[in-house]
Amino acid sequence: MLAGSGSLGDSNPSITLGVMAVQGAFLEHQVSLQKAAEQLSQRPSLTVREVRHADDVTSDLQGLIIPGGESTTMSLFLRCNNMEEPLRDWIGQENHVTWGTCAGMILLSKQMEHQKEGGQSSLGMTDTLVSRNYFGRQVDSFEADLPITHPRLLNDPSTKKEYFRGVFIRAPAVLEVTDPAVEVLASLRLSEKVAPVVVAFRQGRILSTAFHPELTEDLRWHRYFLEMVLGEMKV
Ligand SMILES: NC(=O)CC[C@H](N)C(=O)O
Repeated sequence: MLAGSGSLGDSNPSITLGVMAVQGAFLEHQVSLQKAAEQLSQRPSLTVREVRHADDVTSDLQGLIIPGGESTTMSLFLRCNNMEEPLRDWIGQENHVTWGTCAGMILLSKQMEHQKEGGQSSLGMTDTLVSRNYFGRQVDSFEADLPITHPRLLNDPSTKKEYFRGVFIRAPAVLEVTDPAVEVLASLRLSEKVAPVVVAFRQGRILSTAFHPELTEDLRWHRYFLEMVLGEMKV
């Protein structure tokens, strides 16, 4: 049986995932994915591959995580290694699920402000305007409790927590959503004086978070991503 296959009602379906391993907490994502898989009723068996080259972006991957880092450097790396088009093709393919965290959110966005001098490219897949370093620079990094209302994210078997502790590291924010297909999953209001900004959303088979769930013990977002993959596999 091919890796990453499954049929309706399969228990222990096998899933093949990629985590872009250019920068950032790609190992932490792998650990969180495996722990999250153990919490799902289908208990999927995961094969997780590190993606560094265009040849690693293969159609048998069912999910791909683009972790944090520096989107300026990552976009240069993708361009120099001819990975942009293979990634755009892969992300656009039916049944493929993508999750961008922080710099990954920026790389997936169609529009961005506060680019580095001289500009930077993006994969241009989500109908959003993202602001780089919206909350400031490294020294301004912070954690914040994010109100969670989405039922699939609330169903934490242990605590039914209605907040998620977001870790924001030189984080972006979504200033504008330019398509009704974008479903806002979390917003953050830093003070009464400023409007809330979107920090997590889903657009079809793409999930984006401005914060780093992989740096916490709370696996709800990794479970949600795996459920998106299982949903596309119809298992
Ligand atoms: N933690 C992160 O991924 C930081 C993102 C970074 N500030 C950028 O612009 O890409």
